[in-house]
Amino acid sequence: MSVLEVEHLSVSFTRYTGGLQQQKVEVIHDLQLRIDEGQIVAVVGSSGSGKSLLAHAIMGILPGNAVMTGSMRYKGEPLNAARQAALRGHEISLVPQSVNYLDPLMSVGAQVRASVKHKDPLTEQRKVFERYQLAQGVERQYPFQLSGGMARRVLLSTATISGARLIVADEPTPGLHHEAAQETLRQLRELADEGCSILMITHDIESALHIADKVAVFYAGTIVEVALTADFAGDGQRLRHPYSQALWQALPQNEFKPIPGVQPLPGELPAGCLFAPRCAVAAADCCDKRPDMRELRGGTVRCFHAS
Ligand SMILES: Nc1ncnc2c1ncn2[C@@H]1O[C@H](COP(=O)(O)OP(=O)(O)OP(=O)(O)O)[C@@H](O)[C@H]1O
Ligand code: NI
Repeated sequence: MSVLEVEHLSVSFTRYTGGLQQQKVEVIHDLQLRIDEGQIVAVVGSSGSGKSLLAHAIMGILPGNAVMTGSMRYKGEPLNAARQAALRGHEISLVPQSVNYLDPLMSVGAQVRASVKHKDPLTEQRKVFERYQLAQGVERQYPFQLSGGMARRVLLSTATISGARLIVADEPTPGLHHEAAQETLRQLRELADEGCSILMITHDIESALHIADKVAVFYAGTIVEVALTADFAGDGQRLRHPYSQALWQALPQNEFKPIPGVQPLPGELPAGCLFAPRCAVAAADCCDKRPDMRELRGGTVRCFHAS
């Protein structure tokens, strides 16, 4: 069953360019995504491509000056602002990218306990702190007293304890040492195996492949491919989009081959396919029109020539 469906999502900001001049800049374009029950979908892609904005759009916490179009459905029903507010922090939980999301004036134990709805808050908080190896005294501490890794485990505790059915984890592992990061990923997989759906944003493709069911590849504000985890293998021939293949080949453990050029900035996008200027196999039509998302070999791709 599909838990989250995102259809034709676009997000823009209004930029003031001196005086009364305004410019509308679109940062997410016509994005499609679907997550099924108990599935982990990893979202990978370069910095500034719009991954966190996607997370914030799903949670309903985009900044006030953002304009969103398109639609989202959660468990088959429209996910509008009112429903997002009702489900946020309980059924749908965010592990934010920045530890600055913690309230600096509240002990971390109290913050985590605030997410417990039906059970005993203190018992649940202590259980989850034990699970994430946070010593008992930590519950009385304030965010500024914690290391980055500890703060991150507090954020994870909040999402885990909330009983969420959908967790949006925005870079859950940076700042954790290798073992703690692996343990966190294992715990996310465990939650998914218990039926929770997880959207995991990450820079670490290699780790994501250990736990994800599908991988969504983000480029310049849209998802260009949704691949099966098994497609990331060998020289990447099973991947559908030239950018996914280039990203895979750029990894140190593969060919370590850099991708020429840079990702276009929002507001300066090419008219055709967003990847065309850097694509080794782009043809004339790629520069004129933007390809739609289409199904291919059990995944989806936004490329005219993928086969
Ligand atoms: N409040 C805002 N106003 C205007 N533009 C914004 C705003 N927030 C984000 N953007 C722009 O949206 C784009 C996407 O940002 P986002 O934070 O989603 O990227 P990201 O993929 O999460 O990057 P990273 O991997 O570094 O976390 C960036 O170009 C950024 O400049
Ligand atoms: Ni981000």
